[in-house]
Amino acid sequence: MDELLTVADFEAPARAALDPVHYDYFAGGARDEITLAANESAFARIRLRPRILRGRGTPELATAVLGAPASMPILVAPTAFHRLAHPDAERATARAVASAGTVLIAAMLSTVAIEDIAAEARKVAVDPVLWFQLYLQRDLGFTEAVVRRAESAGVRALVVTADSPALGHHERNDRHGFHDLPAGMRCENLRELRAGEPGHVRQVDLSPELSWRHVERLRSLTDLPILLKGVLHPEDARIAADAGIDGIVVSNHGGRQLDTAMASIEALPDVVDAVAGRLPVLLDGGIRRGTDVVKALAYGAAAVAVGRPVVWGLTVGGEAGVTRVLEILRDELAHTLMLCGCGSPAEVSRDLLPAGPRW
Ligand SMILES: Cc1cc2nc3c(=O)[nH]c(=O)nc-3n(C[C@H](O)[C@H](O)[C@H](O)COP(=O)(O)O)c2cc1C
Ligand SMILES: CCCCC(=O)C(=O)O
Repeated sequence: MDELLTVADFEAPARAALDPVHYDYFAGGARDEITLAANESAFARIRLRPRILRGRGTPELATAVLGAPASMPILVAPTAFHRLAHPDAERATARAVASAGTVLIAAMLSTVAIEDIAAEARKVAVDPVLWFQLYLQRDLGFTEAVVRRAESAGVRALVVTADSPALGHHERNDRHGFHDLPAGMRCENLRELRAGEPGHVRQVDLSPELSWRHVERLRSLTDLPILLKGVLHPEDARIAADAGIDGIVVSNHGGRQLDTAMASIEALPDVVDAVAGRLPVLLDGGIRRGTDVVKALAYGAAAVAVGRPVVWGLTVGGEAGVTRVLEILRDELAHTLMLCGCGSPAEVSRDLLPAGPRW
């Protein structure tokens, strides 16, 4: 892996290692993949306006997100089905992220149960921070059962994916006829446990009827902080703040839901302005470089999350691969902060972005 110097370098060897059907599942986006491409290209269009001679020394990266300590403002976004990438699956991801001292947002559709993910994280860190991504199920009783499992596993926040009233349409999957996990792999969190006995594994049930009412129901079910993932519109951000939501993830699901939706970095500034500091705003989508992280922080994100880079790291090197990807991003972030004259993420502000038309 030593020859892989950048996060982008991990994609080609991951592609070579994966079944092409599974590579396309991980890499792909919705429809014409316009949003998928825009997530990265929008970052490239933004120019930084660094400060000089501020004598800040080596930057300190540690931060806190929703009260949780993180060694850097780079979290791991929820991505499904890690066993397609590597036999160690989410166990390897959990160890790497916990060792890196940052937050893993574990996907509801993981191929390892949340209890086992938490146990792995605790093998390498004293107090690892795990959040749990939730697709609200039409069956509220089952949704509650999943939430209780996550709570008992020690999860510290729920991240409700709100951009998926239906599955995204990925023509790459259709062309391959890829619609199910291979035999032997299951979404372990969708297993119906009765008295600890392994039972039937449900299908995920995305519902076009989902509304703020369902989020309110969830709010009344649990004391865990709730973040909403998939916010692009500032009005939705305002409603979330009014509804007592604890955090927002500006995201277009990595370009996998509504194609031609705006790039997530394009959506960020208006969302940040709309919530006016009432709750933390995170961002995912297209983060591949330390400079991308700084641009998101400059527009007011409290932290960012990375999706595909972690999957490529896992594919190429299991736990060590994810560790290396996070290390590269950490080093690039520290270097970027230094070159911008910032001693910490907290010193990053919109002042680093030139005034004038944004896009
Ligand atoms: C293969 C894959 C699976 C994903 N699975 C989920 C999921 O189960 N739940 C969810 O909320 N988001 C899911 N996402 C979206 C990510 O959480 C995140 O929004 C996106 O990957 C960020 O973009 P990036 O891949 O450019 O970093 C998935 C993304 C990918 C690439
Ligand atoms: C039913 C698969 C949903 C997982 C997901 O969110 C994604 O692949 O983007």
